[in-house]
Amino acid sequence: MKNINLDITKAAQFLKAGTVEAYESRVKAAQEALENGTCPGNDFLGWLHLPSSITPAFLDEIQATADILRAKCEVIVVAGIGGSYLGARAVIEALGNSFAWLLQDKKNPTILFAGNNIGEDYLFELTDYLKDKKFGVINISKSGTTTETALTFRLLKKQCEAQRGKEDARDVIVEVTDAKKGAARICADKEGYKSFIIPDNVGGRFSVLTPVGLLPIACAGFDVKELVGGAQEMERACGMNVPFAENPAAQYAAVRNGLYNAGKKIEIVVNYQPKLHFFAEWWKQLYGESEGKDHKGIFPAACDFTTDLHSMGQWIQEGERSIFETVISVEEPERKLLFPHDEENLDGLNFLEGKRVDDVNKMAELGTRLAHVDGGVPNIRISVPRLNAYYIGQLIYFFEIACGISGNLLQVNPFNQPGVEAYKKNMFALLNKPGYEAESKAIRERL
Ligand SMILES: O=P(O)(O)OC[C@H]1O[C@](O)(CO)[C@@H](O)[C@@H]1O
Repeated sequence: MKNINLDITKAAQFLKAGTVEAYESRVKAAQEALENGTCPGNDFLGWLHLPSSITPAFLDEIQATADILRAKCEVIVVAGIGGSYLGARAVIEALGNSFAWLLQDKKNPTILFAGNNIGEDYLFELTDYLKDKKFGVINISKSGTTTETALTFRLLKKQCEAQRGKEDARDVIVEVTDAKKGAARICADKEGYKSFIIPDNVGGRFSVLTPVGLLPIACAGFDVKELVGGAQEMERACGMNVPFAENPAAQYAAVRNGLYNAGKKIEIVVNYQPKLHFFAEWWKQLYGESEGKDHKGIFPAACDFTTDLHSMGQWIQEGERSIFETVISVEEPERKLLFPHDEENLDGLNFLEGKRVDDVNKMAELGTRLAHVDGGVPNIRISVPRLNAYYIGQLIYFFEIACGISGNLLQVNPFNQPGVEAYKKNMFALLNKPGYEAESKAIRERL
């Protein structure tokens, strides 16, 4: 079976000859530091060999819990934010029907996401929509104290119990959280909810292959064994025994650092399939939280093409030359649709009659690639044979291991996120949270 394939030729051509190759020893050192646990953030390396450590029995347990939720719920709300949200949504949207929430699909529950914002309208409208629904909740929070998620869970737990009764609610509320600490753990133990553990040594943005991602994905009806199988294959293909020139993660990490050092400060991940929109959101957190520190790091951006060619296309073609693109290109769509004939041919498109819609999409992609490279935008291309669970699993692990290597090349700790605390501290001070008295006083003097 084919694997995802990385092509860096149209990016490396923007660098001095030999630049990528010159990273070989530094990449090797980064790989060794990850493997030996000697890099910064070495207490968060549990994701490194996670795919190969997942057992069939563990996946059966995930599936069994998902089956209960699927049988008892027409809607499942997945509450979580950041790494406790984006991976599940990325996979579910990539694999699902584009109009899933509009389909009266009796076979699969509708999956909704919440706990990822503090929008009053959003939460009001969600709880209002759920009023006459048989719904369940998967509450996902490693710390168990994240405000957005905790607020949402408070609302949903009360509503679920009110609508179903406490006993029945107990069967459809699941907590995914720390083994020992945090509000979600205490709540799960007290209420007797089914719970899954997020390992201590796996940070949120690297946690999609733990129950954080696997449970919602199984609830949505997708094959978590295939997903993990794809990740396992990439763990092998990106292993440190694979030579530098043949190792896609090593090559990707090297070329993007080469580009960064040559002044390309922004990486735009591009898709030509709208279903990959949230995959790019997941990627943005993975790379943004991992590399954006010590006043360093490539800014991770994303565009959906061809949609955004009609909005951001101008900037990409002719704006400041500080960008490069990483295109995720799906080789074969899951469905077939032909360009229809039209008697009047008012749009002049009869020359496309009988062609697959994807043939047109592929020429848009190729034309864009040539135009952007001509316009000074280095282009990395990752081709994905099909948009299925197996290849999404490959993409996930590929980007994770490349991120670990890349962060080490950048000489930052890729596994912490101290900067995220700043807004929380101010918010709690402004809200007069007990324990923040001094901060509250100080911040009010600045207003
Ligand atoms: O799972 P938790 O603890 O609710 O955290 C959610 C997200 O919040 C962050 O800690 C940042 O605030 C992310 O790193 C994490 O993915």
